[in-house]
Amino acid sequence: MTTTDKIHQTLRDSAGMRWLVLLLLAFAMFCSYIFMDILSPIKDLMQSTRGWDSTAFGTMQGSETFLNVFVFFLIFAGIILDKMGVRFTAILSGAVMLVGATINWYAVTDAFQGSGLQTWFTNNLNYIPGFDELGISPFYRGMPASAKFAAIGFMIFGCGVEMAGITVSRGIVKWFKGREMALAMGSEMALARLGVATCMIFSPVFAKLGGVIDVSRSVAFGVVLLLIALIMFIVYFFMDKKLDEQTGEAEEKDDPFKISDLGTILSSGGFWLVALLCVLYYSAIFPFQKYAVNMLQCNLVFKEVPTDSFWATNTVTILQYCIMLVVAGASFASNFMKKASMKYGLLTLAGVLLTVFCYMGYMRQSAETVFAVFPLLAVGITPILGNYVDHKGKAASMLMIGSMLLVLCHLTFAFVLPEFRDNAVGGVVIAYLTILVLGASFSLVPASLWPSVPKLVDAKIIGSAYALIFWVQNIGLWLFPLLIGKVLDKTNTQLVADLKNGVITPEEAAVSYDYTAPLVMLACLGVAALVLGFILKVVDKKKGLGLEEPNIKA
Ligand SMILES: C[C@H](NC(=O)[C@@H](N)CCCCN)C(=O)O
Repeated sequence: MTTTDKIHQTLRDSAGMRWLVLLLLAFAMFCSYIFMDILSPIKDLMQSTRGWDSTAFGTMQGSETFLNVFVFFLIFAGIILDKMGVRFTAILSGAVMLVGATINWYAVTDAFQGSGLQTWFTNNLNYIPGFDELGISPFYRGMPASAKFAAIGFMIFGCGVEMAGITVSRGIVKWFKGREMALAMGSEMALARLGVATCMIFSPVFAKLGGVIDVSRSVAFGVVLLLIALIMFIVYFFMDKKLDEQTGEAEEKDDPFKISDLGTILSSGGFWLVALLCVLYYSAIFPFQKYAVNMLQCNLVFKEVPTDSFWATNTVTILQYCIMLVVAGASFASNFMKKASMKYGLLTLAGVLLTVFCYMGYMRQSAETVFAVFPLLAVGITPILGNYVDHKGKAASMLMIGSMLLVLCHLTFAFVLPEFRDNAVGGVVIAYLTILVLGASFSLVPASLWPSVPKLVDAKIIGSAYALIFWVQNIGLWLFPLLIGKVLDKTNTQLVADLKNGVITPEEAAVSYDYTAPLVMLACLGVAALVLGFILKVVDKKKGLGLEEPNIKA
């Protein structure tokens, strides 16, 4: 390398620095995805220790997207990102997530119980004029005070996490454009999925630590991780600043945001098809994720897990997690290997470890370790499918196949799994197979959907386009956790009455719901997504949008 080359080399020209930046951004998203679902695997404990019935749980979970949707925070986040740039918005989003998460944590602590704040929340925020009439309030009369306060924290966290999502995507484009961009995006998404698996496994471990149940310990674990996420964003800030000093450009000045950009995006038919498919598909996945562990608890018979010592309770869980990391590592490695034989060798190793993982989950017999396999498969194959879209295309077809698998899985959970309630082995096997297929669907759709957006809108307005899609998607992510909770309570009237009259204990009630109706509702979303996928394929062929074309043309 000559002296001139050295002078012109920027941080982003060094592969090591580029991937370090990706690691910082992806690890921050990993932490935020852990917090996002931290209460999901302990719905039963929220009911038995904090009195959150399914409606309270669903309303609290749905509140994550409330400000984004109804106060248009996501649109403002897009504007802030376009005006202030990636590094400022990254730190802002990290700080917002941390503030929201801390409020959420305080709401579920013992200190909140019996406090003046609890009394205030019990007597107030029962009714929000305007919102209640429309049936879209994040609170309702009789909602436990802890759930109301937790919902406020989760709303603030939701603003931060979605802002972080669009910021990280734009950051990846800034550092990887013209290089390994699809692989970087796939790897970031894969690490986020690993975050979901992590919280499914570790949230119950923290809540039950030492045999004493304390749900606030799980949330505290998430808060600590969000602090680490903020530190990651701060380190990123300095690297990004250095890059701008080296290149002499400031992307926010090169590409200023204009309100008319929003109009341009909204007038694109292809954009609307993708946005609607996105809201339908993700509404059947993320809200389901919040109830899946409880759905398995209600449909399968699990052996009692000893709770007398930490190691007796958690050795298998920890081993399972280690195997998961090896599977994820093998998948990442296979993407970097140039030789196909090495790639398939690593994938075979990952498959063998995955089988051991499933077997351990079966031996351990707990709903959260069974469901933990769901994000794991997405971790393994999302980058590989992203690579496939880059080189072979077929994104519209993959969207259709992913939606079809989604329908199949929800219908299996609704009608086949309950038939195996008294068959411990058969039930767990059906559950594993269905979860694995659902994981494959959750790889097919994201890996093909997000890289399709740049084909539909101009590169200049891609940040705003992602913000708008996230906004449309957030409407579904707000509505469906809430609807699932309401439908559960409405279709389990006997159980709700028995619980109210003290015929059954909250512990028994928490694992006795019939999930058929909410699962059929989610399957209907999948059918609608499939229809849209078909229309998108037809429109793509007619208008030549290029969705079936590879991103990289030889
Ligand atoms: C990349 C994509 N992310 C999203 O869709 C975000 N809006 C996260 C939504 C999570 C809400 N609980 C993805 O994860 O596939």
